[in-house]
Amino acid sequence: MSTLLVSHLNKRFGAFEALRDINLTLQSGEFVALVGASGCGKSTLLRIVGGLETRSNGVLEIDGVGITGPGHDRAMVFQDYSLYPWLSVIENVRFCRGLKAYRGQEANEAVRHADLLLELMGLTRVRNSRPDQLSGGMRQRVAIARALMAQPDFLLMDEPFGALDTQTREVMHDLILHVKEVEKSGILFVTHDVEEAVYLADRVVVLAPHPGHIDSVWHIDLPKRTQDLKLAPEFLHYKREITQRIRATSGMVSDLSVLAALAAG
Ligand SMILES: Nc1ncnc2c1ncn2[C@@H]1O[C@H](COP(=O)(O)OP(=O)(O)OP(=O)(O)O)[C@@H](O)[C@H]1O
Repeated sequence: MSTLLVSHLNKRFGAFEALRDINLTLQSGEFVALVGASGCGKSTLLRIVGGLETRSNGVLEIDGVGITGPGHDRAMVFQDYSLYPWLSVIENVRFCRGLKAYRGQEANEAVRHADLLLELMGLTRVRNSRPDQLSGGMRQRVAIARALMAQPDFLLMDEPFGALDTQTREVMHDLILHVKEVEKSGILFVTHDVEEAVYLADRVVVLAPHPGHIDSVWHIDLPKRTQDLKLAPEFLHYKREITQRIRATSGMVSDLSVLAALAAG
């Protein structure tokens, strides 16, 4: 069991204050979704946790050890699948760990792990295909399998299903919940889609902008996820309340409320 700790974290880009006093913990096997208005700092926070961006100050550590850059304990998955187009599916997955550096038993285990991940992600049938021969959903499954190859404690996902159609997204949602059960990674997941956040997460963190800070944290107490759950009153309650928080913190009013205000004089 690993614990990721973010404590009193701040981020400035020159004079611009992007994140202020962020406090967050994430444990193995937990799913936390980050939502919030555009520009509130979701991706910046994820990139800092991933070690791709520096923090200005504050604590960022895993099991008491400070994070100073990328590491095998964290893996990132982005919206654009970032696969190697000239490699097959299985080669893309194996490439993650620089398989050539492995010797003997260790290499055998890595090969076996790659095969298991293909099976877990439903990719066995296309193991020798190249990325351009696959659908978007399949490519994203390859990207996730590759991220899992490093056996990370934490999976950091930035709008990973943003480019997929609704039906494929639903399949990916159930798949990622299954992956969470099997691999026991902690997942930090950035999304614009509140329904997606409520469906997947144990906790939803709403970030607000100017500067980016945590507005509210929602513990999602829902039974086992099935697509039908999205119609249940308690699911819709979370969705409505969180959406309202995002609207309230974004500083934007919808066209309808502007029209209503104009009509009222
Ligand atoms: N490298 C950078 N240099 C300067 N400003 C940056 C940099 N990266 C991000 N920002 C600014 O920090 C703020 C947060 O950006 P970020 O991309 O993290 O927001 P976000 O919540 O992920 O947005 P979106 O939902 O639109 O993707 C924005 O105002 C952005 O312009």
